[in-house]
Amino acid sequence: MNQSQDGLQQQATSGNVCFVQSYAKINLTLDVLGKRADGYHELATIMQTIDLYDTICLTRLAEDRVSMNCNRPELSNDYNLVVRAVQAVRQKLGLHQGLAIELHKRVPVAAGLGGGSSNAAATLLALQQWWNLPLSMQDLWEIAASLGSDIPFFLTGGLALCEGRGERITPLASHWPATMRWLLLVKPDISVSTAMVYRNLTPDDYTNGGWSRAAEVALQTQSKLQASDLYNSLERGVLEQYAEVARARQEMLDAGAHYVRLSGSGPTLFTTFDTLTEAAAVQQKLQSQSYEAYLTHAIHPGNNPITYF
Ligand SMILES: C[C@](O)(CO)[C@H](O)COP(=O)(O)OP(=O)(O)OC[C@H]1O[C@@H](n2ccc(N)nc2=O)[C@H](O)[C@@H]1O
Ligand SMILES: Nc1ncnc2c1ncn2[C@@H]1O[C@H](COP(=O)(O)OP(=O)(O)OP(=O)(O)O)[C@@H](O)[C@H]1O
Repeated sequence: MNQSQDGLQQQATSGNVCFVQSYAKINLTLDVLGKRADGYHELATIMQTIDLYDTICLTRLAEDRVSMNCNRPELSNDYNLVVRAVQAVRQKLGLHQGLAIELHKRVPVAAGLGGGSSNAAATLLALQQWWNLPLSMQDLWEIAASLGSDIPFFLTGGLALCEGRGERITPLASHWPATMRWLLLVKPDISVSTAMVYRNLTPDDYTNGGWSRAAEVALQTQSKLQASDLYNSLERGVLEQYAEVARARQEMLDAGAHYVRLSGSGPTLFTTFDTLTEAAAVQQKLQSQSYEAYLTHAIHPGNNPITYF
């Protein structure tokens, strides 16, 4: 062990560079129960991490500053959730350790896949492990929830029921159905504002949370979840407001998808297949129509994969 200027206990193996993988999610169900007094919406949603990830590289700096470089230039700034997560930790613990951050985005941005939220959570977990920080899971959860509603989910990932504004997490034992083994995602070429999608909800879109409760039971009962159990309260509004999303949904059905659902606030749509052959054939058809289509699967990242040098 050695001691840094901040008094952090660092393991001798921890090195100066840390790589971390940051996985995206889909929402299998998303019940919006109603609008709350604080302006957020009360949710019950079942989320699952998927094998589509960004890579974050953190390098110690001798100076007391935090820099960000991203392959998406519009995200190379201090508003980036990775920078905000690093600054929140530095502030909470009074740390002065500087960091150069590089972020390789592969997960589509503002797409309903929780990319930025995942980046923030992966950074919190990486710093805690790399620098052996005196932060409990409750401390990490509080920082995560203060940065965004979806972030606490990514501290555990896997399959979970998320309630409240999304920050109250109940991990679920993963009984992923074999009939949904392969996930095909299609990202229409538009951006959708999450705040706007919530603003456009009407009381008719609200549910009593029954879809998520039923899906939870089906998942816990040895993989009995079916396509007809999946539901998203935000889908009606997004399909009505964005013709590109409605068109992509129809093209997916025409290409051979058995059903199509929206992930989160969209615009990404997903469907599932039980064989790779069928999934890859539909992906190819959609790619030949110039759609951004990802073939992936559910993943449990466990103790986020972190590599030190
Ligand atoms: C659509 C989902 O991705 C589903 O998992 C999430 O509900 C959105 O989570 P997020 O992007 O982390 O959301 P935040 O960054 O906390 O909030 C963005 C905006 O979405 C709206 N919002 C978000 C979460 C929530 N439960 N109710 C809301 O009304 C609020 O207008 C808020 O200003
Ligand atoms: N590291 C980051 N990656 C992506 N977006 C980021 C990041 N940091 C800040 N942002 C901002 O957050 C916004 C939402 O990005 P994100 O990719 O997380 O959306 P999303 O997939 O719709 O998330 P969610 O499903 O949680 O609503 C972007 O428009 C971007 O300006």
